[in-house]
Amino acid sequence: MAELVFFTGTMDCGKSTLALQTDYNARQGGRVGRIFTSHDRAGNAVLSSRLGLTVEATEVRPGLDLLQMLVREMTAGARLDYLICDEAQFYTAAQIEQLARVVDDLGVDVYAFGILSDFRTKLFEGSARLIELADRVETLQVQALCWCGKRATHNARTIDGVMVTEGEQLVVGDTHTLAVGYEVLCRRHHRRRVTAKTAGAGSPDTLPFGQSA
Ligand SMILES: Nc1ncnc2c1ncn2[C@@H]1O[C@H](COP(=O)(O)OP(=O)(O)O)[C@@H](O)[C@H]1O
Ligand SMILES: Cc1cn([C@H]2C[C@H](O)[C@@H](COP(=O)(O)O)O2)c(=O)[nH]c1=O
Repeated sequence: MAELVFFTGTMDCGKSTLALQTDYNARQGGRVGRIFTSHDRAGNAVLSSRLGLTVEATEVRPGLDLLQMLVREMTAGARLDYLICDEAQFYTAAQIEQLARVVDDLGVDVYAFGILSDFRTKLFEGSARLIELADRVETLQVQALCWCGKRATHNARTIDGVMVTEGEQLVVGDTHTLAVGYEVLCRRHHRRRVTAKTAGAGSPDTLPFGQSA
């Protein structure tokens, strides 16, 4: 039976790497797949991992009907065993529903990868619908760590290393970058808005004993 699986975790925990590995292993096993992504940091219509690999992908724009497109292709004789869907948090709820139908009606496995929540801890539309519809939700084993050493569970947006809570939901960016960037934090430090930089600078929330906030 085909499955809809959602692999999730914070930014920088290895989701795109796993997406590439999943695709590679399936292809080595003789299966035929398609790769989709949306707003990858490396540009349009590519899936990139911080480990250095980049592959071509189909860009998922808001108006794209995934089910209709794949039905058309399969009716024309194309074989399809699985889909890799990276940055799935950016897909619309309707597109996630189409992916569920790709699984149920076309018998194609769908492996979706994405972060759950935005810099304000709110679920992305695509991720919310995936949690509601997926056969399985898998949290990645590789742990991204907060500056304090605890497991990072939240994504903070930063400007020059300082956490911000205002702005558009969608701002493509990377961790460890200056200007507008992202930093993964444990809940305690996300709630208190203590980033690596402000902890070092002695935020009002930190104790005066190094990094023990
Ligand atoms: N130079 C490196 N050496 C070893 N592993 C690295 C290196 N750079 C990145 N990584 C690994 O890649 C992971 C990020 O991979 P990526 O697939 O881009 O993450 P995600 O898609 O979840 O944002 C990091 O958690 C780390 O394990
Ligand atoms: C938290 C958050 C993230 N984003 C963007 C930033 C990156 O471009 C992607 C996540 O990519 P990754 O491969 O998981 O590192 O999402 C955003 O637009 N808004 C946010 O709130």
